[in-house]
Amino acid sequence: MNRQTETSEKKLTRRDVLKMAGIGGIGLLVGAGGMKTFFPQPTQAEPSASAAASKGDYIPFYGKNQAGIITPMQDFISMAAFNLTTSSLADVRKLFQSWTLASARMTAGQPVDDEIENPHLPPVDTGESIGLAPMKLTITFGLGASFFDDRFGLKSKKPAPLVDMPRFNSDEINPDWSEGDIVVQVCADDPQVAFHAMRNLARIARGKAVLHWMQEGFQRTASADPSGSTPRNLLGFKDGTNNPIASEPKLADEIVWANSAESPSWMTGGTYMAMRRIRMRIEVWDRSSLEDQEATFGRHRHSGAPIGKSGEFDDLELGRKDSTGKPLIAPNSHVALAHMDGKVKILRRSYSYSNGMDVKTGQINAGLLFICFNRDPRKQFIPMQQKLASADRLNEYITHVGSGLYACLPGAREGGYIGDTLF
Ligand SMILES: C=CC1=C(C)c2cc3[nH]c(cc4nc(cc5[nH]c(cc1n2)c(C)c5CCC(=O)O)C(CCC(=O)O)=C4C)c(C)c3C=C
Ligand SMILES: [Fe+2]
Repeated sequence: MNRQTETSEKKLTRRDVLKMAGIGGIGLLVGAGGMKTFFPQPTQAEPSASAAASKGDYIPFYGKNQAGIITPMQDFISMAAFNLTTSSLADVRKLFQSWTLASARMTAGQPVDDEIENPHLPPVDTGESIGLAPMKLTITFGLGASFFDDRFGLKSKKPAPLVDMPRFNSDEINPDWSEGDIVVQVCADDPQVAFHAMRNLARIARGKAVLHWMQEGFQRTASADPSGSTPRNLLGFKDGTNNPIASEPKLADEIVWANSAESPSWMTGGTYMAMRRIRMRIEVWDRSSLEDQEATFGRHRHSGAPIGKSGEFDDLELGRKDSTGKPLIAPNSHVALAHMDGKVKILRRSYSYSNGMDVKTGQINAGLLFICFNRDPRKQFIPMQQKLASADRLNEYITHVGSGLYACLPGAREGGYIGDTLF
């Protein structure tokens, strides 16, 4: 792709522009003249040679909806929240323009911007993904409730479903791992590709936003399970069996995508993400019997089938009783409560995490980075979590330690940028 650009005065190459700015990195360039002065309108970045060699590995960045929501789950996640350090809406706009361009390039397997190869300047791209395929990289942006405070004059634009997350029973939420003005979810089939994307987005944000929290996560890789069976969480159970099939547009409309009935028009094509960092008491779990573990979830560990059944995808049938009249699936089991009479649904997209050892206790510091998407958390995630927090048998083994609710922006069209329906 020829990425030479032109101003009204004279022809400038990208390299000239970078030299004039004195340092590499898109984010550092947009300050004075604004991005449109120097840069061509963003277009879909072309996949790199390595991407072309592995066609299926490339997920386009531009589209009606952001990728990374109904996209089949990749193997790794790097997730972070940023707090804005600027109070200028123009700066926020520039940040999202720069992030959009960089994301379109990185998801196509390209460096964050063209390299300048000046030995006296830092490289434009941090380099750790040079030569790597795109690995189905997706980058998804959302806005927290604090984005709509007094700073940017957008208070009246706050969507009604973007409420403050309530406090739930036995929450032990650490504010250092919660909320944030902006959330960025990076997913990829390679951990280094995911890390590289997040790192470069943080670099671009310098001067406008700072990292507030960051968490990496994983599931089993596709090469460990070529059959693509339901992945298991760190408690050893298949997790995701009864997730809605997001590729069915009618279901996605009902469950995921913001609807004009409750959301403003600028959210059309967007959704709401609930995030919970849930620490697992792994050592306690590992000492509990198989019978107790299965009763906790209401499913068999090996097959993933509902208790008393043999097929993973068999109907739950919560009314079934044993010969003594006792429900086969305990009413306080995780699935019995989360099922919500089959009427309330969310799209789960969670990853396991491990943060090594807790130095205070010597225990493994691991759990679930719970992520779900829903069209109105007031009617979906929040009542569900209220029910789980009050009675779930699983609560003996888990603690919610981080939390966030975010409005995930609609996708950007080529030539536009993420957030352009709002600011
Ligand atoms: C508020 C929403 C939910 C939270 C928080 C949550 C935490 C959590 N879940 C598991 C493991 C499993 N969850 C399963 C099913 C399931 N979970 C939720 C919601 C939340 N889970 C729903 C809506 C469902 C589906 C219910 C149904 O209708 O059947 C299962 C069973 C298999 C499956 O369907 O995915 C497991 C296992 C953990 C470990 C956890 C917190 C650490
Ligand atoms: Fe669950």
